[in-house]
Amino acid sequence: MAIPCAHFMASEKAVLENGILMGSPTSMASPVILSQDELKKIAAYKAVEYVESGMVIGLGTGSTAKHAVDRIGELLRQDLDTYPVVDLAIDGADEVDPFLNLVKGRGGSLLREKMIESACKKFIVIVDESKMVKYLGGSGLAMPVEVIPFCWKFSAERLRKLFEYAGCVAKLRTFPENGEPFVTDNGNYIVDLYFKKDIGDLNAASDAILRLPGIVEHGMFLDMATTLIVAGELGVTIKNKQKN
Ligand SMILES: O=C(CO)[C@H](O)[C@H](O)COP(=O)(O)O
Repeated sequence: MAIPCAHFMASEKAVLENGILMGSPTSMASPVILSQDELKKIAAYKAVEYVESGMVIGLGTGSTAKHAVDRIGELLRQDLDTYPVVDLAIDGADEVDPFLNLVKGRGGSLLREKMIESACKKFIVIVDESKMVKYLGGSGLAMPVEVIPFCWKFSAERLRKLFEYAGCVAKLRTFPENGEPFVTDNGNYIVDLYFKKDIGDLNAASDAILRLPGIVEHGMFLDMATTLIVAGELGVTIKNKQKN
């Protein structure tokens, strides 16, 4: 997706591509087109400015986090040291609500990412503006739940019933080419939940999901992100929150 952006000058875009972020947006600039991937890169490079020599960082998966990995690789080649203490995690997200709660796991790595990101002192989320939602589930896209393969149909039905009030549809994640189930890096399946309405109290929803036998983890990352970096057509927005 290409996003027309009247607020970056062509020369600023070139500077961005060299890893240095822009100054103030200018409304007098000649319009340039920033793709969704370029916005992801802007958010990722901004996050890497938080990395200091001596930190060990947790890095997530996905196309946004990949830009952070690439940038850190570049910096490492320029002599950034590392030490075995995890201070900072940087990762993308599928949805971000106004309170910095997230949906993650459309790439399928929710459990390991949640383990790392809950253990870090600081967790920076990097997204392009398409990921911002009024409430989790609000994009109409999947909210993933990792389930034990044994009796997965039973687990899927219990999940659907739990959120019947929100018009929930629960689908096993499969590969479109052969219909085989997607298997996570922990050997489990993913049941994707789709909602027609707001599910309401997220902590209550989280507790209810995790109480079901056969459920391993869900993709709601509640009260975990400490910094959100959003790259959009008007520039970069940074929001901070204390970690609980
Ligand atoms: O949670 C994830 C993987 O499990 C990803 O961080 C999330 O899907 C965002 O991916 P992208 O940056 O490619 O849009």
